[in-house]
Amino acid sequence: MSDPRPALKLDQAVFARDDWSVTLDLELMPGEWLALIGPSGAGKSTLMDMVAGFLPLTSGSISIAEEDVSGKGPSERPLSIVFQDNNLFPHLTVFQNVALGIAPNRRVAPHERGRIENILDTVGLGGKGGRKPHELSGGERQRAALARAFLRRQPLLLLDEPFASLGPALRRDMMKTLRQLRSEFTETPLTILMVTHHPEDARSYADRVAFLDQGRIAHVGPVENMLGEAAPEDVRRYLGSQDHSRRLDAI
Ligand SMILES: Nc1ncnc2c1ncn2[C@@H]1O[C@H](COP(=O)(O)OP(=O)(O)OP(=O)(O)O)[C@@H](O)[C@H]1O
Repeated sequence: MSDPRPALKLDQAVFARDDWSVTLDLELMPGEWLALIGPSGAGKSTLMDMVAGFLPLTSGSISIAEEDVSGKGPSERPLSIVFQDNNLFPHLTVFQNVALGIAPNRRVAPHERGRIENILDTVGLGGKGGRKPHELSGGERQRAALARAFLRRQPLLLLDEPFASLGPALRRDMMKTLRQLRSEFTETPLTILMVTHHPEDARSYADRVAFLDQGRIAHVGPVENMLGEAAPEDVRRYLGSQDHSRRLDAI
């Protein structure tokens, strides 16, 4: 982290509806991986939509690599996004979907085909590039979405619970694939903002954790401070309720 300029900065960024609002201050440094946790309805997806440009700010600003992007649309922001689902175009093949990462007009230069084949191999989709999304499993579709996101080579990656609909073993595999892509397919330090309901994913992969509650970032700090013995009381309560619901899941 030699570059002192924030990769992402939310400065009193407000999004308000009639009866509900979020007010957010947050800074991520280049190459940092931040996990965003918090109760249902806290505003995690709202934060992601504000950064992505899907929701207009009511006031405040959002900067990416010190450029104010508050007035820019989603396609003008230097970032990639992977959601829980609906990441792929159903009428395009897997290869074409992934190729959109480098060729939005769908014209792939011959020398770039190799890069696409290579990343398809890395995510375990070698030989499946000719299939349509409905001919893949849910996990495979998310692998294709990750491949496309990494091919785009944007400095900021937003992950909004991308593996939430997958079983635990598959989710762990996907997290490993994500780490592998990050080490093999990024030239500049990739900054990751990841919403997760799984504290263990934050523990294994993130550098810092932010706890969002009722539209505000209540706490942010290194993983060991946020998820360990000395975690703030409200974070501990939240983590306790997560453990409880997981025990119920297992019954
Ligand atoms: N399209 C919408 N119109 C009106 N209110 C909405 C809309 N989407 C979300 N909300 C409300 O905004 C608040 C924040 O929702 P958000 O989806 O950001 O929470 P979240 O922390 O991502 O929750 P979860 O963990 O359940 O996904 C909630 O009170 C929700 O009911």
